[in-house]
Amino acid sequence: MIVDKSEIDGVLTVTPGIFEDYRGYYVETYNQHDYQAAGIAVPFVQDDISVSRRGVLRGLHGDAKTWKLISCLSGEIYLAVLDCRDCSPTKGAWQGFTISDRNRMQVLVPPGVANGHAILSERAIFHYKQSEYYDPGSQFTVKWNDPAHGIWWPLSDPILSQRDR
Ligand SMILES: Cc1cn([C@H]2C[C@H](O)[C@@H](COP(=O)(O)OP(=O)(O)O[C@H]3O[C@H](C)C(=O)[C@H](O)[C@H]3O)O2)c(=O)[nH]c1=O
Repeated sequence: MIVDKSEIDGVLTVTPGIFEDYRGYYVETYNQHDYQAAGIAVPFVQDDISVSRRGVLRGLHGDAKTWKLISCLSGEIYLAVLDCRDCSPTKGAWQGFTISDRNRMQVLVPPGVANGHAILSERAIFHYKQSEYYDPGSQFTVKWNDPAHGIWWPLSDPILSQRDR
């Protein structure tokens, strides 16, 4: 398991071990002991998936309390994170990651950092563990193409929910 810092304070990338053999491969996608030993001691309480087709963009969404450990179970996803924390040394900064069922990269997103993702494959399964139970009223939304943030996306005319539009 390889844990790296990113350009955004507190956002980490985690690459679990991939055990390949002639049948395919095996991955431990989460292990409380090992993740705590790597400094990720977040008490996750809920797992979610969303399944989307090519061209869909979900987000950017965030809240002040929830940690998320994001991964791509199937397909390929472009994930953008934006630091919305007033007291962060990287306030206003964003970073993009390509996560897929090949690189198995996971991204740990702290509270106050918004995340959004765009689907690069025909279909993709976005998965995340979260540290708080779902509370839609506590979420904030950032418009994906707000010029104030200048986030780069690999698409220009995404399929969006009413909320994200
Ligand atoms: C987040 C969530 C949603 N839902 C239900 C509520 C809605 O009827 C339906 C779709 O929810 P929403 O339109 O908010 O889903 P996304 O637009 O994909 O947003 C979610 O995925 C982005 C990328 C995020 O990271 C946010 O945490 C989350 O808001 O799922 C639940 O039942 N539980 C949940 O935890």
